[in-house]
Amino acid sequence: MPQIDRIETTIVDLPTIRGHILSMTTMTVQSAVLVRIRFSDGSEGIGEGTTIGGMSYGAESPESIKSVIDTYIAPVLETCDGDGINALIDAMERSVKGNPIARCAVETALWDGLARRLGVSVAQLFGGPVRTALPVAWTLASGNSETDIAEARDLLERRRHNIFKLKIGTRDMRDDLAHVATICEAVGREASIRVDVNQAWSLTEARWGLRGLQEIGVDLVEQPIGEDHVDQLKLLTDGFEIGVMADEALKGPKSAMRVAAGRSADAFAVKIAQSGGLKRAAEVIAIAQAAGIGLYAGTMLEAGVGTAAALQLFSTVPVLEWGTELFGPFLLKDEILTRPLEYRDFAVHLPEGPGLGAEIDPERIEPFLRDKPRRSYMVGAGT
Ligand SMILES: O=C(O)C[C@H]1C=CC(=O)O1
Ligand SMILES: [Mn+2]
Repeated sequence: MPQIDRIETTIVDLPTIRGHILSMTTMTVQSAVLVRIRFSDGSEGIGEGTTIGGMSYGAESPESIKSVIDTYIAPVLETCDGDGINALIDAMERSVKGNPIARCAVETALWDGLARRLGVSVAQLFGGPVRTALPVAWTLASGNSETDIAEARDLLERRRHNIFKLKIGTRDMRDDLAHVATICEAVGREASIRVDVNQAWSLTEARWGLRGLQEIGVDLVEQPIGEDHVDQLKLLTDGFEIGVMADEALKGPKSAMRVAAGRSADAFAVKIAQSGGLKRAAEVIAIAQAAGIGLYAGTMLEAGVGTAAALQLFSTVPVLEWGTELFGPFLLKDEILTRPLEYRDFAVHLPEGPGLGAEIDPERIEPFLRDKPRRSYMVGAGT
């Protein structure tokens, strides 16, 4: 019985390739909390806890994720049996309310550790993959229509993405619709165009917005209104032909059940972090499947570790009507994995190897460590 010896966390601040403009913030850096669990038999597991835009997207921040793990999760799990993941999830849920990203980061490292000890992939622990190539969207969010079109054309030509999500909701409705129409006009015949409003509209605005988006020929609109207004989301789902996707409204199985019970959305963006871990995300997926709601693998714009974890789970799902947006590593200037994830032919590929199929490269993360080891300060100071 391998015991959990130590749970270590570190924050890396990774610059993005360009400003990423969402309705609530513009990102220029992505801060990931990397987790490493050391087990008594010498085995290890890694995980990642990442949110978007500090505290502007949700109730957790990189700092809170780290401190919740260090202060409230590690002392509860250390010395426990590392193989008993259901018991460990239960212990985490009893000792830490909320904070799903922190719990997901630790749970990911537990699955990675167990899978490595067994010499199998994490997908195998969830019943095995049914696919190794998953369709993958890219988000056009430079804030400029021409820049977005150039980016889309380049990605289409390189066969990296043929699904594009546009981030809208910051500008005046007319300007947003004109921006979407310009992009649809330019690349809408070769690509699927969707939008994500990130809760920015009122119901009245959303009615106008959805009518306009539908006329333009957009396929799907993600979380047009506030996460609490599930009844209003249903009005939009029932009132328009364009697909309506729930994202922020989904915070694990209980909220998924509420959205599914009223069929308040046509599709679920399932995020492992927002769901509170891979196991709970699998339950959200099962609820969608039972309710006849379409599935999409969402992202918190994680770096390679979190993205690999999501890939392991979503590779086990037979039907992903809306594909995935597991492109996080590409939004970052620098790779942190020893072996980067593979993207080709409009798909992201399930990494091979035990566990998550991902290893953190210590040299690659060194420049981005928020708390530099003393050695680095000394090198920087010329001593
Ligand atoms: O879905 C979100 O709300 C967050 C995220 C996913 C892709 C992206 O560009 O932002
Ligand atoms: Mn979203």
